[in-house]
Amino acid sequence: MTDQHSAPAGRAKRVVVLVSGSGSNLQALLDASADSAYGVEIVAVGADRPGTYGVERAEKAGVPGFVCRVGDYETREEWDEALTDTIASYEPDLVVSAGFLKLFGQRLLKAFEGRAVNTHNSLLPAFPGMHGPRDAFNSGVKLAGATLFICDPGVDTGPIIAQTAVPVLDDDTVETLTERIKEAERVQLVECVGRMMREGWTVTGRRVTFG
Ligand SMILES: Nc1nc2c(c(=O)[nH]1)N[C@@H](CN(C=O)c1ccc(C(=O)N[C@@H](CCC(=O)O)C(=O)O)cc1)CN2
Ligand SMILES: NCC(=O)N[C@@H]1O[C@H](COP(=O)([O-])[O-])[C@@H](O)[C@H]1O
Repeated sequence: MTDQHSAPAGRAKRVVVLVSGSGSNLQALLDASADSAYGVEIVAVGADRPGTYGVERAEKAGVPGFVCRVGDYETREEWDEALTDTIASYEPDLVVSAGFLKLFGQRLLKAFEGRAVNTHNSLLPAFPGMHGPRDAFNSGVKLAGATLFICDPGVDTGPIIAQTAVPVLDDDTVETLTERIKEAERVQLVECVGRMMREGWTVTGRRVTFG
C-alpha cells in the first residue's frame, strides 16, 4: 500500500515536538525555524513529565509548552487520548518525537498515521530502546549513528525515513560517542523535517521516499 503525505501549501508548516529531556534536537528545530526560509513553525512542545529543559527551551523561544503525564490518568488509553487531543488542538502537519520516552498508543498513531516520526540514536534495526549509543559501543561496532523513522505500534520498528552514520573511534567513550551521534542526529532531523514539509513524503510498505 502507498500513502502520500504533504503539508498544505501557502503557509508555514506546523510541527509539534515531543520531549522528555534536554531537548537539544528540539533546539535545533527551533533554531532552524527562526529563519522563515525554512518554512516550518514549531507550534507547540509537549512533555510526558514536568520540569524538562525541552519545554523550558520552548517557552524561552515563545513556543507554547504542555505536559501530559501518564500518572494523571486512570488508564494508559486515557493518557493516549488526552495526549492525542492536546497535540491535535495545535493542528500539526507533523509530530516529531525527539527523546520522548513514552510509547504512543493506537489513538495517537491513528490520528497522526504516517505523520508521527521519531529520531533515535542508533542505526536501526540495531540497538533499539533507551540506550542506543551504549549498546552500540559495548557491541564493538565500527559504525554507529541515528535513524529518523515513522512511528508504528512497536518500539523503534517503524519505516525508516533517513539514517546518518557516525564512526566509532578507538579512543571513544560512551559519552563521546553519544555526543558525536547527537550532533549528526540534529543535522539529519533538521534537514529531513524541512524536506518532508517542503516536498512531502511517500510511504510504500516499509519504504519511505521524499515527494
Ligand atoms: N508507538 C510508538 N511510540 C513511540 C515510538 C515508537 O517507535 N512507536 N518511539 C518513541 C521513542 N522511543 C525511542 O525512540 C521510546 C519510547 C518509549 C520507550 C519505553 O519503553 N517507554 C516506557 C516508559 C519508559 C520511561 O518512562 O522511562 C513506556 O512507554 O511505558 C522506549 C523507546 C516515542 N514513542
Ligand atoms: N529511543 C529513545 C531515545 O533514546 N531517544 C534519544 O534521546 C535523545 C534526546 O536528546 P535531546 O533531548 O537532547 O534531544 C536523542 O539522542 C534521541 O535519539
